[in-house]
Amino acid sequence: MELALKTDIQNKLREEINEKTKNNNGEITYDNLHEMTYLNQVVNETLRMYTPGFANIRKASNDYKIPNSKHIIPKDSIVWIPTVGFHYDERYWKNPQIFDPDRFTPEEIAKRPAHIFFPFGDGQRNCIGMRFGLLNVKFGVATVIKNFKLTIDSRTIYPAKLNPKNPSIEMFGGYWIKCEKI
Ligand code: HEM
Repeated sequence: MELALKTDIQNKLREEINEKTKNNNGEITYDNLHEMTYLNQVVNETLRMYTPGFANIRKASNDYKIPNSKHIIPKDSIVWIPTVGFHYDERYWKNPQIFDPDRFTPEEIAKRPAHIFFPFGDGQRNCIGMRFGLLNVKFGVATVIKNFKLTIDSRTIYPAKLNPKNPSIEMFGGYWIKCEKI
């Protein structure tokens, strides 16, 4: 949806895909997918704005005093860590409602604390399927963008209105995109 709305980002991404696949008869491979740094930025920005898992949940195995505060999390408490809240925190993301893959250049990443962005969770129980998931998403996005020009259909509600009753991500009205074969 964001790529259909922002043709400059879509075109830049297509240029990268074409450039990185040109020595391979235009074929997308495991290796050239990993060379697509802008694709990586686009996918990360999508996972920031449209995080599939809205919170990480942990149980305190011991009493834990939060550093630099008076607060103690008692043993056995269930703690909800609001991933989406972190991903939209204005202290770390300027204009967080705006889709901007340039937030994920190495320079911009270096300006933020490391654990502000965690779409796959964090620590010992983070997502075991992260690499496989990312590979699938990148292959899907690269295949679509390489072969189709996307534009938005007027039936799509933007900015997206999300269903608060769905623990994952669901846009009211769905998202409608026109795909024109290149
Ligand atoms: C874009 C795709 C995906 C996203 C955003 C995602 C996100 C997450 C998140 C947020 C967690 C909780 C981590 C935590 O509590 O720290 C998780 C756990 C998990 N995910 Fe994924 N996931 C994705 C794809 C996959 C795939 C493709 C698989 C399997 C092939 C998978 C398997 C798992 C498993 C087994 C866990 C539980 C790990 C544990 O408790 O040790 N995920 N995922």
